[in-house]
Parts: sequence; C-alpha cells; structure tokens
Amino acid sequence: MRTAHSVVQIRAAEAALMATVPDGTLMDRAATGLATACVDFLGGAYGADVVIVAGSGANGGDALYAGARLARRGARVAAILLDPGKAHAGGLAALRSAGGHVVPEDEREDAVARADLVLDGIVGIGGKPGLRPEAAAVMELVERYDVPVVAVDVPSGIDVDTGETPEPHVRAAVTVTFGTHKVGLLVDPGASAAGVVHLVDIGLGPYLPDPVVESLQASDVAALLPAPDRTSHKYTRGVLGVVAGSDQYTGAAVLAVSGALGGPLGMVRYVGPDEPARLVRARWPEVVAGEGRVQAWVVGSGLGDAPERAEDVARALADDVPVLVDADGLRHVLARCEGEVLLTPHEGELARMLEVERSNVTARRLHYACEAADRWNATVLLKGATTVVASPNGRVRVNSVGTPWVATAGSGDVLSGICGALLAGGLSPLDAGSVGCFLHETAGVLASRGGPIVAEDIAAALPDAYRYVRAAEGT
Ligand SMILES: NC(=O)C1=CN([C@@H]2O[C@H](COP(=O)(O)OP(=O)(O)OC[C@H]3O[C@@H](n4cnc5c(N)ncnc54)[C@H](O)[C@@H]3O)[C@@H](O)[C@H]2O)[C@@H](O)CC1
Ligand SMILES: [K+]
Repeated sequence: MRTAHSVVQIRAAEAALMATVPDGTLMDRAATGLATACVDFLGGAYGADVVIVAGSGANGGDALYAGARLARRGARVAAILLDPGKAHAGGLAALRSAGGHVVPEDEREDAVARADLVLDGIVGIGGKPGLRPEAAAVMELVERYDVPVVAVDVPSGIDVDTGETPEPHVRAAVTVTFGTHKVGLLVDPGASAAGVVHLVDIGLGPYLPDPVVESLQASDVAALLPAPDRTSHKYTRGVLGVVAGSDQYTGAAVLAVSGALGGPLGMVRYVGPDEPARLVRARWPEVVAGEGRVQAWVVGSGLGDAPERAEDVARALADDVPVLVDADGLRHVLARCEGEVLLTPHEGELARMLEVERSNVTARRLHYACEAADRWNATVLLKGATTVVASPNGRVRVNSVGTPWVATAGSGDVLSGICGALLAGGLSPLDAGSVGCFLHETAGVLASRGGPIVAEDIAAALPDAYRYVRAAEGT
C-alpha cells in the first residue's frame, strides 16, 4: 500500500523521530537518498552539469547537501540561491567544500542552458502554493531550455495537501520524496507535476498515523480479490444485476456486461429493453435476462434521458443490496443514499451533480470527490488519469496505475461492470471501486502494450489483469 500523509501529520512524525536521533540525521538521510536518485537518473554523476535552485528553507538545504554529494562524485554543481542571505548555511558550506559554487545572478541563464539536470529545492512542505516571481523566472528558463527537473520532496508550487496547482509550479521528471508520500503527489493535477515519484525512507514509519490517502498496489489488490473455493457455486460467488443500455445506446449494455463477466462473480442478470437484451444474450448466452434476486446492482450506463428510466435507478437504490450508479443514472440520484452505494462520475458528471464548473472539478479533484461523498452519503469514484475514490467515512484511495489509452469510448461502461462484479462478490464500495479501477487500468495496460485499444479489448483483458495481480500476491 502506498500511503500519503498531510503536512501536519508529517511535521508531528518528524518531530517525534528527531527527538530520538542526533541533529542533522534526517537531512543526511534525505540528501543521501536524493543524491542516489540523481545519479540513477543521470546514469552516473561524473562530468554531469547539475544546477540546484535553492530556496531559504530546509528543502533548499536538502538540495545543497545532495549537491555536495554529487560534486564529490565528479559532477559540476552550481547553485542558484533565490535568497542568498538566507540560504541554508550548513548545506551551502557543504556544497562549497565539495567544490560546488554559487551562480552569479547574471550567469543564471548560461548555467541553466548547460545543465543536464536541475534540482528543485525551492520549497518543500513548508511552502505556500505558487512560486515567487524570482523562482518562477528561473523555472521559466529551465522550461525554455527543456532541462529535466528532479523535485526535492515535492514539485515546488503545488498545494502539498490537496494536489491543487492554482499558481505557477514546477513540473518534474522525478520527485524524490522523504518519509511518506504527500497527498499532492498522488492526486492530480499535482501528481502529473511530480512525474515519477521515488520514496526515500528516513525512518518516519513508526511515527506516522493513519494516512489521509491510500493507493493500492498489486499485492494489496490481490489480497482483496474474491476467489472461489471448492464449496462455491454461482449464487455464493455473487450475482450482479446490470441495468444499462437502451434502444438508442445498445453498446453500453454489452460493454457493462462484458466488464462484469471479466470479474470474479457467479452470474450476471441483464435487465433492460428488448433490443439491448437481445444483443447481450447473443454475445453471452450465459447471461440471464430479466429480474431476479441479485447481490448487487449496476445501473446507469447508456440509459438515455427518458424520464421513466429514473424509476430503474430508484428501484435499484431501494433494493437491499449494494448499488453502483454510473453515467445517465447519476442524474437520478437526488437524495442522500442509504446502504452501500458507489457513484462513478467523470468530471463533467460530477460538475453537473454539484452544480459547479467542470474546470473547478478538474482543478480540485480531491475536494469535490470528498464533497460529493459527504453530500450523497455514498462512495464517489471520480474517473480520470488518477482516479479518486472517496468514501463518506472520509477514507480516500487514489489509483495511479494505468495508461492514457484506456480513455476510449465505452471504457467507463466496462469499469462499471467490473466494479459491480466486485460489489456482488462482497467487497465494500471503497474496495470495489479501488480494486475495480486497478483491474480496469491494468487490463488497459496489458491490452494496449503502448498502442490504441477499444473498450472491448479492456474487458477481454480483465481476466489477465486478475491473473497478473494474483501473481503479485505476497510480493
Ligand atoms: N523537518 C524535517 O525533519 C525534515 C525536513 N526535510 C526537508 O525540509 C522541508 C521543509 O522545510 P522547511 O520547513 O524549512 O520549509 P521549506 O523549505 O519547504 O520552505 C519554507 C521556506 O520557503 C519560503 N517560502 C514559502 N512559500 C514560498 C513560495 N511559494 N515561494 C518561495 N518561497 C517560499 C518560506 O519563507 C520559508 O523560508 C521538507 O520538504 C524536506 O525537503 C528533510 O530534510 C527531511 C527532514
Ligand atoms: K521542491
């Protein structure tokens, strides 16, 4: 499990740990891990040109100490000090004694233009979102000369606790973060600004409380996946009712069912108009058409906007089993939910539900997913490159696995099916949403292998995704 903590939690854990170790130990651990990650990124330090952009706090100190290590390994290291009078004294002395130097103000552009790597030590967890004009000017040079950035702890300028990026911020190829992940490294748009995140253990683990955000890894997913045993039969493995599709949108029915059949359940019942029912049965003779007892419902994909379909949603929600509501169904979820409910909007749908601009949801994904979970008393899975799954009790999971190729028509219908299958298999909405999303994205990666795919390919690869995560169990 990858876990992320808030700045307040991290500060408290650092204080507790620092009381047990000699002064400077944590910074030493941080700088050692940071320097190692830079050497890996560069493929060796010798002869490399490294520019450090250092602010006045300990984040700049980490960067300067790491710079000293790189200089001792043969890199040419130059530091741009944003506030020379307040630069971290110990870090600066270490850099100088290792042969590094400070870049005069009128030589900044030349230094950046030559650099193989820029270390962003502008601000860390002590920073306010945004960059001050001087830092922004240096980072504009870095972008102009297209120099890769390794961010120290966080890409400077992101909102560390939310992943929001309302102001200018650093865009990193790699972020080397210390002690634990920060929320803003897992939630977009901050996650995209962080690039590949590398965690350096500085010994905080025993002092950290429950995380604010979690991100399942393959072995976590494997541990949560339902699997049949020798006594299982189709009813004990779970029956999912799928209410999707219409005469206008027949494909949604076929795709939602295909996603469900790719999951670990016993049987699918399809409930809907004749034409999509005929297509579903023609494709999968094993699907039973018509009402009957189920362990969970998926309702919503491709229902269309006929007012009578509101009753389909209401009927599913009134049943005494977990319900997933997707797509067109979401407009009929008006009151606070009771029981186990998973809502799976994309940004546009969530914006409509909350009556805000879509761009607001894009900018504040964690905030609005949590707000909706609270307002509807339901688990809310907000789709996107990093999917956020927020439960009404405050637990949040983020999925970072995947490929942009899964952003294809009908992909969401398949997702609703696999998440529904997991609900029918007995998982909670939080587990079903986060495990389903992981399987869906993994299936996309396996099917795509770097090239275009259609939604059916994702569904067809779900059993392989299941096998892939089971193989990771215990690793
Ligand atoms: N506290 C600890 O035990 C450890 C801290 N470490 C490092 O220390 C960092 C936190 O250090 P600090 O608390 O000194 O704070 P930071 O270095 O994150 O930033 C605070 C400084 O930046 C200035 N500042 C704030 N917002 C700014 C902005 N938008 N633009 C420009 N300057 C801004 C402030 O005036 C302040 O001087 C962590 O991110 C991590 O890199 C690590 O060395 C590991 C151990
Ligand atoms: K930084």
